[in-house]
Amino acid sequence: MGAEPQEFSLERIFQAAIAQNRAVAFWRLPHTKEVNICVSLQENLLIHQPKLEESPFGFLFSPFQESGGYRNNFIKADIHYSTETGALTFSPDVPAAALEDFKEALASSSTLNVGWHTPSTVIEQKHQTEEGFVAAVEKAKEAIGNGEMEKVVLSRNIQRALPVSFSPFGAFATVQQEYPRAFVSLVSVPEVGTWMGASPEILVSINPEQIFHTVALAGTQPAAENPAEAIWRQKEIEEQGMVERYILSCFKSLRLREYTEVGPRTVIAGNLMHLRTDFKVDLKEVNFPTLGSAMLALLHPTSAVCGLPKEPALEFILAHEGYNRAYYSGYLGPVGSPGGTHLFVNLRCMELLKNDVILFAGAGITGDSNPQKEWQETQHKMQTMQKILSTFE
Ligand SMILES: C=C(O[C@H]1C=CC=C(C(=O)O)[C@@H]1O)C(=O)O
Repeated sequence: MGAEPQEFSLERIFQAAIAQNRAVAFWRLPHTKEVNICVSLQENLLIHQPKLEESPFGFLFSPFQESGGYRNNFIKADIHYSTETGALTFSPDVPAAALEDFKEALASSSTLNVGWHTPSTVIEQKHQTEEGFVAAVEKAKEAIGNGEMEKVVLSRNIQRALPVSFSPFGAFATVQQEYPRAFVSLVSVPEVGTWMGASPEILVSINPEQIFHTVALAGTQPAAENPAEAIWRQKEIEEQGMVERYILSCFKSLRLREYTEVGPRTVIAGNLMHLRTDFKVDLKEVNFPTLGSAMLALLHPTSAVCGLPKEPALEFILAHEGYNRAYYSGYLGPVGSPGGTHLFVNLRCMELLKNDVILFAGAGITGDSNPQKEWQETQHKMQTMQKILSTFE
């Protein structure tokens, strides 16, 4: 990679990418301060089943389901910037002309206030009312009672006007400050749109030391002063146990027996707390270098966003949610980066339209669910991004 030791503001790089009609991703890993940015100068970003181990450095942005025009987008790091090194680096195979154009845009003041990418076709989205959501939860409980499934995650979205003074960097800076434990991201892709979030859920992570990491995350309650003293109801304990069991069944199907399991323990995610169990595997020790891709294919969509068993839960979601989740509860993150591969579930997120914003949230439904409480839970989860929006009001 070629490097340029010049300092750039994050805002400038984002604006140059938008002005040049390029895809751009910003991210910050949990418990770190370094912000990374990558910009792709490729004409085609679409990829099929991601192969993590063979991938060049880039950022993956994948939907809940590859349907209705939503696809896997790979934002190759043709241009990479890290706040740690302060250097802009270029991949050696970058088309020279595209790179020159980008550098020009970076230097030009006419690229200021260019906004962000919005979807090429605005799909008419139905937003669920409280009655509609509660009725879907009742139906889910009925299906669970009939033995059709054990758990299903039902979600909804709301659309509201963006505050007039909204800026994606102001928002990104606030998200970083507010949620130090989360995976924080801002992704903007031509024709696809722009999403921002603070995810609490690792899907598949492989660090430079080849340690694989995934989590079973479920159960929600408002954050307490002392999380160590949190009391969990049977419903949440069982709900999280199902996610755990599913991960263990994936390991079993891959004949993987050597892993560490820690938890469940209470973790904080913004204004909420969850139960989380951590699973780690030393890929060198088990001699399974492709475990990341194998687990990604088995895990997504996890029982923390879909349900158990996966197929009937997915069918129920498609039949009863009444909207397309798009990239909500899909996954996103850096792949093949100097710091490793870190894919997170796209939760506690929002989609930025031109003048509006769409917020998303879901809740795990079991036989013991109280429909009204599940509705409230989705409201609490939407607070993660609402809080950021309210700083512009
Ligand atoms: C589906 C979401 O959260 C999942 C992750 C943690 C806890 C969850 C729950 O308690 O229902 C969900 O499974 C969401 O944030 O929209």
